[in-house]
Amino acid sequence: MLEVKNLSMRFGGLLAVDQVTLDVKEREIVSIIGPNGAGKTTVFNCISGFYRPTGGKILFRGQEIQGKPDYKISRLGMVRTFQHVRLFNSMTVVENLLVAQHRHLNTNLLAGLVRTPDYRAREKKSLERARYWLERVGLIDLANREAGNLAYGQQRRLEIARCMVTEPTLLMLDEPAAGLNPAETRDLDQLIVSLKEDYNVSVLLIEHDMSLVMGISDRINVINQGRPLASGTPEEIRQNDDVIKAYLGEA
Ligand SMILES: Nc1ncnc2c1ncn2[C@@H]1O[C@H](COP(=O)(O)OP(=O)(O)OP(=O)(O)O)[C@@H](O)[C@H]1O
Repeated sequence: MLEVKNLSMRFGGLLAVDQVTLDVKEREIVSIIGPNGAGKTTVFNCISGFYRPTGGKILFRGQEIQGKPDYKISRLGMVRTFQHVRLFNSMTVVENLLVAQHRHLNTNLLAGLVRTPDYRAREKKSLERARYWLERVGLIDLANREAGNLAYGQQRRLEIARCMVTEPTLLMLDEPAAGLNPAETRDLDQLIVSLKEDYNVSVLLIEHDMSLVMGISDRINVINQGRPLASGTPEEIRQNDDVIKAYLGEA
């Protein structure tokens, strides 16, 4: 579904990503791990269209997408969250989910003003999807609260719901467990697995919480100083000498 080949990203004199290759297949959870500053978020930014990579190819469902803008990529069915929560804080929880769908569908302003039957039918569907995902992530009772007033763990779940209402085939999560307590991390773990098992979504994940990564990943890619260091199943990665050295070196 996603193939990244020899991806490179240079910022002036700094080669932040150097020949990274990875892939995500249908219904797979794939993680990217590596020490701080390894280039993980830069890889995400290139894949999701926030940066134009300086080298390499990115194919999503067979189509080359490197250099395409983020909104075009998300319409192809690849959506992401950010390391720091990015919600519309002064909007309600449900409004955040409605706006996400508007932006995704590029709703025609005129149709909205005239409220054509087609427009109204789509509005109804959007609301149904929002309600469904709020139930699913346990936020339905908070639907009319301002998003900025939610607890941090709830904001994280809302971000995932906001991605899911656009019905993606690939969901990219950048450090979703950052700042969560152990109980919230376990809930998140179950939620991510259910996205794959119940909704056939593939997940590409950046995460520092090793128990989460080892517990749910089908495959893991390790990068260090911008370069690929190892890839394999959680078991293979756990036993890889280079990986052990890179992590011990960081400690
Ligand atoms: N827009 C940018 N301009 C210049 N340098 C950048 C830019 N974005 C990232 N970098 C640099 O690229 C390198 C990789 O950063 P990146 O954020 O991708 O690492 P990371 O693995 O995600 O780190 P962390 O785990 O701490 O989030 C760092 O040296 C960073 O300073």
